[in-house]
Amino acid sequence: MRAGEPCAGGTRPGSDPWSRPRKWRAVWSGAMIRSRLFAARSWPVLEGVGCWTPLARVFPRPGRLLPQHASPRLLSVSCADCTKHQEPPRKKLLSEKKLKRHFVDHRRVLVRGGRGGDGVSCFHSEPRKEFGGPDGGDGGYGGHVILRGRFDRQVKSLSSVLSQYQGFDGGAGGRKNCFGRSGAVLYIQVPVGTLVKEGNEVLADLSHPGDEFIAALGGAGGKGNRFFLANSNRAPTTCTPGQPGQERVLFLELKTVAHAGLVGFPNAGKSSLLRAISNARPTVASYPFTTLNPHVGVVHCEDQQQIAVADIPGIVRGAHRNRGLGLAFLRHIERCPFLLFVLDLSVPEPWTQLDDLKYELEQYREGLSERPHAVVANKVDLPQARAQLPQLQAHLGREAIALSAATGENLEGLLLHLKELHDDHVAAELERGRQPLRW
Ligand SMILES: Nc1nc2c(ncn2[C@@H]2O[C@H](COP(=O)(O)OP(=O)(O)OP(=O)(O)O)[C@@H](O)[C@H]2O)c(=O)[nH]1
Ligand SMILES: [Mg+2]
Repeated sequence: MRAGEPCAGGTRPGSDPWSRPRKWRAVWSGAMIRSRLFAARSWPVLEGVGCWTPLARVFPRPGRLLPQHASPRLLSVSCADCTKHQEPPRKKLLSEKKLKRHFVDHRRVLVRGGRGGDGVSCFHSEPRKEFGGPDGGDGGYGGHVILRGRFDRQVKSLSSVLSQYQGFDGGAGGRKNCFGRSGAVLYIQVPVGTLVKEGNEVLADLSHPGDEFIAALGGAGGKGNRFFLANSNRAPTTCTPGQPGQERVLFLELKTVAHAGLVGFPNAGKSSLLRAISNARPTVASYPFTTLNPHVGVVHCEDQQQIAVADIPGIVRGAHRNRGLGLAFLRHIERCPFLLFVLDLSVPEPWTQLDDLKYELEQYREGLSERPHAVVANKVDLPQARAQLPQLQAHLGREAIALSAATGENLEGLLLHLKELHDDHVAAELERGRQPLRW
């Protein structure tokens, strides 16, 4: 039986706890009380929503009694067994469709560190000790707010990042010189590749999983009156309040991290190509600008290497003047160490596409078009496209990888080139003493 499933029939035959010896009853009822908490409270939630709800929410707080109307007959032994072996509830994975529906690649966030706890003013009190002296403790530190880069299929965009975060406050100091509890750190999960800016200044680049940046510091705790004890003042009553946490407005900008970026005009077949070589499922359609968000697919090589390929929305002539989708998506290419220019061979003079694409990349950032790259001539299955291939090769003066994403013709040629580019990238990074991007 799976955890959380109702146990058919309540109790098992022969396992009625009330028929057991007296010495077992106490232990038995303890286990069952737990099972009752689980069974009686969580089932309606599970049935209604159809997915797991964290048990912490449905359990009453420790120390709280069960409702009086709870009948012991409802307690089932088999439920006690299954609660023992239950797995922790897992979050339901979002589908690719849902993930891309709310793709957000920039966010403005107001972050505030937690406030420090207040210091306390009080005096030691004990029988027969008249002048115990000040014993008010200091307040605890406010909690920091920290951005943490997370590499996860489910954290692909900044859509889950809220517009404001407030850190946890520190606790106030106590009697007997007790210091207040420090506020817990509040972590904000952001996808790997997030750039943190304040104004125009780049503060951090969370480009590796686990990278952290302190977005807002928690405030210092206030001082209790014990702190102000001095020879000149043996009974200070002064105490100070906790400091407010740091407050900042940050701009988060996501740059998709992948090894290779597919760059091409709308309808060139970039998404079809990504579908053909990886498990990614970007939408393919015969109208321009089908793809509106970057998609990353992973190509598995024979030697256990994985090459991430990003499908970037189509670029048009004049994109740097904000035509088409503008240059907003070119930032996603910046993180790709090598590029695949995808040309549509079926349109007249396909060689002009490469010059236009390189020009647009240069306009966005100097040197971007000089990155290691390969040229892919797509739709070679169409007769008019195949006829243009020799002309394209002559114009480019270099080998273009002629293939068809639709029929799968010569995909192996592309994969070989991809592997070569990847190996060169790994060698170059290691030479520079840097760790190559791992997927
Ligand atoms: N005949 C043929 N058609 C193809 C090939 N590859 C893609 N197509 C068609 O070209 C059209 C556009 O394909 P997409 O993969 O959506 O093109 P895209 O470059 O991702 O387009 P945008 O997302 O708008 O930038 C679709 O109708 C595909 O069926 C191919 O190799 N041969
Ligand atoms: Mg597309």
